Amino acid sequence: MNKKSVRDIDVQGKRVFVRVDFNVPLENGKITDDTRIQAALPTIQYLQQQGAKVILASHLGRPKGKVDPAFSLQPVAAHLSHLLGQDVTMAEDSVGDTVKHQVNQMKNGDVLLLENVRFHGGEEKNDADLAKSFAELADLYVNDAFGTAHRAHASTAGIAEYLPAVAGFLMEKEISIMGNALSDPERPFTAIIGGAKVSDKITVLENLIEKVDQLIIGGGMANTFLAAQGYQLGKSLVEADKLDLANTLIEKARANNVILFLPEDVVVAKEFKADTEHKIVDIDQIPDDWMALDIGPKTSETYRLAIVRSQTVIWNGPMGVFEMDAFAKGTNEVAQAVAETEGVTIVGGGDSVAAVEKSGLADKMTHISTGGGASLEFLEGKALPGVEALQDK
Ligand SMILES: Nc1ncnc2c1ncn2[C@@H]1O[C@H](COP(=O)(O)OP(=O)(O)O)[C@@H](O)[C@H]1O
Ligand SMILES: O=C(OP(=O)(O)O)[C@H](O)COP(=O)(O)O
Repeated sequence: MNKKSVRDIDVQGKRVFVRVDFNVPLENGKITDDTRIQAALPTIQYLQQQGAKVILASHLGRPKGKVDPAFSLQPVAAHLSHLLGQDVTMAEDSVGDTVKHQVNQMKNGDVLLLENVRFHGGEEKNDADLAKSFAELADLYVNDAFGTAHRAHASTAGIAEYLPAVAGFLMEKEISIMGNALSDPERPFTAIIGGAKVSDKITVLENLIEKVDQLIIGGGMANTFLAAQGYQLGKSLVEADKLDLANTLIEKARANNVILFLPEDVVVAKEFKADTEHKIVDIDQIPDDWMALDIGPKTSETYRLAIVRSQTVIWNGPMGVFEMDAFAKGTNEVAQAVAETEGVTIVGGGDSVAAVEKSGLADKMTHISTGGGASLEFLEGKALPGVEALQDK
């Protein structure tokens, strides 16, 4: 990477604003997978050892510019204190006089975690005033949030206009591994895309179709494709305004000789609940008031065969609502197939990584990436705004 890193600057005694991606999965206020927190430790600990005052900033979920206690980073502060073996102070906001006062009280080596930056509407708008307010807290800016590097937000891009800005170790490592694995991939090259962030990621597929040999679609993403093909999806998650785009992508895949895999069968449920009634049906048999929450066994088997014959696999987005055991089978079987694949295998994304960790197969993957959308945009060949904003070497 041709960007400066924390190694290239003197941080001793400085206040360093470090953007991390602590957007971890939570269930009833408990962190269910701490991969992203663990991944940020090398940068945090290095800065501490070098005598910096470490001010951590992150988003959690999508609170849409409003304060919502369900998206507080408080549980992360507690877990991080445990991992670092020292107190991490939790700020009540990410800007403002109280936070400034807290920063002024910091000693070298101290760690302060700011509250969710997305409690401010200006964060996602990359608002210059908010970016300046972040910058006022610090002397230097470090971006270590690879998982959010595809967002041009106030704390990932805007702030870099007001402070010397460099990359953290995780950012450097992710870019280097992704670059090596994906610049000239061994073929067949397969992308597996699922999850719930359909409108975000469906546009990524357009460029991916030009890169891959096989495109395997599951999870919420598959529903939109199936609906576009005329199937009745009942109460399933479907992005109705993306049906034309889905059909265009199906056409584009055909034109590029990309084998596109969509589910043949699905697990449908009466409600979005762990203990609800559920059954396996073919995709033309989804009852009106039921919803598709996982891929079915025929689909898993077809996907498995396609995956294991690949030489390079990139996977983002679970095949179903894996958080509930009744709808985790498709994701687990795909995880097993990726683990069995002999070539390069990369799994990225907060929930996808959580699913792979839960299945106990993480160490069978070539690389577990902290970024889902970010790794897909990197693979597309797009410049990542969170990296672009940093100082060149
Ligand atoms: N068929 C489906 N219907 C609704 N939600 C789904 C479905 N399949 C997967 N999901 C949900 O998608 C979420 C993960 O999506 P996403 O954020 O795109 O993945 P990642 O965090 O790995 O990038 C999970 O919480 C999962 O429950
Ligand atoms: O979880 C994330 O992305 P991912 O689900 O694609 O891995 C990042 O924290 C970015 O979050 P966002 O997609 O709400 O901007």
